[in-house]
Amino acid sequence: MTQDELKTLVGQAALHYVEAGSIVGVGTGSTVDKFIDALAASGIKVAGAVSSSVRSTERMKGLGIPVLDAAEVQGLGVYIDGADEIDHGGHMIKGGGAALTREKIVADLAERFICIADESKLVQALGKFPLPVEVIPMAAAQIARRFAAMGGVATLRAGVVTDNGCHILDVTGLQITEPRAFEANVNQWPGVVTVGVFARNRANVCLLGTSEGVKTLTFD
Ligand SMILES: O=C(CO)[C@H](O)[C@H](O)COP(=O)(O)O
Repeated sequence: MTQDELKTLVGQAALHYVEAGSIVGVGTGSTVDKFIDALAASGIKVAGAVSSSVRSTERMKGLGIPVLDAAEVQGLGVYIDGADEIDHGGHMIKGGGAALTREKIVADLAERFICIADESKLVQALGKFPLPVEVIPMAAAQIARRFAAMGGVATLRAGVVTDNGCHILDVTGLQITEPRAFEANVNQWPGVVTVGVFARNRANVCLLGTSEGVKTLTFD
């Protein structure tokens, strides 16, 4: 199976977690696009979706799925999103699509994070995928120096301005073996908007697309 077919498979499998009449949290990316398409085609009528990006909002509206503002909801049952990497504890690197801040906000509203990913995303330790960090532009150079002190190399993602008007640094050379402590540490640096390690908001379930079908990993 191609990577695209695996993404379609897990996008469809995620429908199992969507209840008719509920409000669902929706992430961003090519795998989530497959989920949105599957939801629209499924006939499951949700009360609405809270979206993590302009990209997903436009796709859902185009397919007739009502999109609600995050401020309108008290909480969500599930948040469905992809990942750039996920480890065996459900910790993830996210932000390849530059939507990490809104993704973390919507994930935080949800009782359960359902990660949908193809098997190439499963890793022993986070850090092979360049870690996205959303930063206030004036702090970018200082934050890059802080990563250098940890052995990382931070590169400004050229030409990218996030949905929040900020910049993205992509950091290579890190091995993140203590995701929760790492996330808490980087989050407190002045000028960091969001670090792309999702540890506090880790996945509860991962639907992993493999050549043998969808494997369900649970982390509760
Ligand atoms: O974090 C993300 C966007 O900010 C995506 O979930 C992540 O980049 C995975 O994307 P894809 O499904 O296209 O591989």
